[in-house]
Amino acid sequence: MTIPALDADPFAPDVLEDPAPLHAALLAAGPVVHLPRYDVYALARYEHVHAALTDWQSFPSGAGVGLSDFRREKPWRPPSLLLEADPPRHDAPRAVLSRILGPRALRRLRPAWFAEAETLVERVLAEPEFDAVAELAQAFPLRVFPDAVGLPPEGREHLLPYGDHAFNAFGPPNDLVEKGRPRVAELSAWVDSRCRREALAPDGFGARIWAAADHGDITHAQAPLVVRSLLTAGVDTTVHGLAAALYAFATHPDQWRRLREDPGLARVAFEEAVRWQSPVQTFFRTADRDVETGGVVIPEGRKILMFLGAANRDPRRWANPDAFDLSRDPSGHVGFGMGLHQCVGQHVARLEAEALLTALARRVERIELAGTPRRHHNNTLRAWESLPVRVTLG
Ligand code: HEM
Ligand SMILES: C=Cc1ccc(C(=O)O)cc1
Repeated sequence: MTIPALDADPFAPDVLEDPAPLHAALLAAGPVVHLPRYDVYALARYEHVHAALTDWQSFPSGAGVGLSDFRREKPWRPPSLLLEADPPRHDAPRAVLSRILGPRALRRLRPAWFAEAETLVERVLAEPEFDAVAELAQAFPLRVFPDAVGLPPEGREHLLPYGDHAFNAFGPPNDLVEKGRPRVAELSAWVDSRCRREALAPDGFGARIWAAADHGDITHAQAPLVVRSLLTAGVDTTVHGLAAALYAFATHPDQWRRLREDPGLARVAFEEAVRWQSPVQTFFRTADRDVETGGVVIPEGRKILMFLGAANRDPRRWANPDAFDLSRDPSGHVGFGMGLHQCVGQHVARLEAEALLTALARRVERIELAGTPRRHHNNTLRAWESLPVRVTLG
C-alpha cells in the first residue's frame, strides 16, 4: 500500500489557531500519512497513536520527542532523563518520580490545595467578570505547585515562559521558537539554578528527589535534571489543562449544571476536558528500524508525529467525539500519553483540577463567555491567551 501524503504544516499559525481541519484530513487519509514538508510520518487515528505510544522499542524517545533528531543535532538543552530517555536509563528516574508524585504522596497536599482554591476563588468571584486564564488557570497552579516543589518565592515569573519555550522547541525552528530565543539563556540559567539542592525547601518534591539520590535510587548527577523535569512539565501543562476545563464549562452550561449537582464529577470532568481539548497536542518518536504499522512500513530512523488531539476525537474510538460530555467514560484518552512515558505528573494535575473545579462548583451558578477567547499559539500546547467570563453566584 502506498503511503498517502499531505502537504500540510501542523505548526502553521492557522493550524495552531484551529487544528480541527487538519485532524479531520489526517483521520480520513489513512493510518499513516507522510508529511513531506518535514519528511515525517503522521499518526492520527486512536488505534495507531495508542500502538505507537505503547511500543517504545519500535518507537523510542532517546532521539528526542520533538522534530529535532538528537542523533544528528545538538539539543537546545541536555535531554530529559525521563521524556527523552529509553529503558534502562529511563527506569530509575521514572521510579523516583512515580513515587514522589504518586496519589499516596499527594494525599498530604490535598487539604492545603483545597484551602488555597477556596481562598483564590473567593477573591476572584468578588468581580462578576474576569479573565479566567489569568485569574484562575494561571493563578492557581502558580499558587500551589512551586511551593510543592520547594521553590523560593522570588523568580517564579520565569516558569511559564521557560515551559512555553520548551514546548515550542519540540516543533520546527519557526517564528514561535525564534520568539523565545532571546530569553533562553536567562530562563535556562534561572531554572537550572532552582534545581540545585540548596535552592529547594526541605520537604518539597525537589528535596525528595535529592533525598532519593542520597538513598542511591538515582545519582546526585541526575537529581537536578529530574527536578528540571518538574519545572519544565509541571506548570504550563496544568495552566492550559485548567483553561481547557474552564473553556469547556463556559461553553456548555448544561455540563456545568451537572457538575453543580454533583461536585464529585470534578475529576472525570477534568479528564473529559483533557480528552476534548488535549492541552498537549503532539509528540514525536523515532522509528528504531523499518517498522510496519497501519499496513505500511515507516523507514528506520525517520520520525513519526503522533496527533494526540486527533486520536482523542477519533470517531472510530469515541461516540460523538466532538461533544464535551460528563456522562461519557473518558478513560483511555491519550491526553496524558500512554504506556512507558505516560504522564508521571497526571495525579498532580488531577488534584489541582479537582481542588479548583470543586471550589468553583460550590459557588458559581452560571459561568459563560463574556467576550471572544483568544488563543495562545504554541508548537505543542493547545492554549488560551485569555478567556473572558461572566459568573453568576448562587
Ligand atoms: C494537564 C496537565 C498535563 C498534561 C496534559 C500532560 C501531558 C503529558 C504527556 C502527553 C506526556 C507523555 C509524553 C510522551 O509520551 O513523550 C507527559 C509526560 C510527562 N509529564 Fe505530564 N502532563 C501534564 C501535567 C504534568 C505535571 C503537573 C507534571 C509534573 C508535576 C508532569 C510531568 C511529566 C513528566 C516528567 C513526563 C515524562 C514521563 C516519562 O517520560 O516517563 N506533567 N505528560
Ligand atoms: C509533557 C511534556 C513534558 C515536557 C518536558 C518533560 C521533561 O523535561 O522531562 C517531561 C514532559
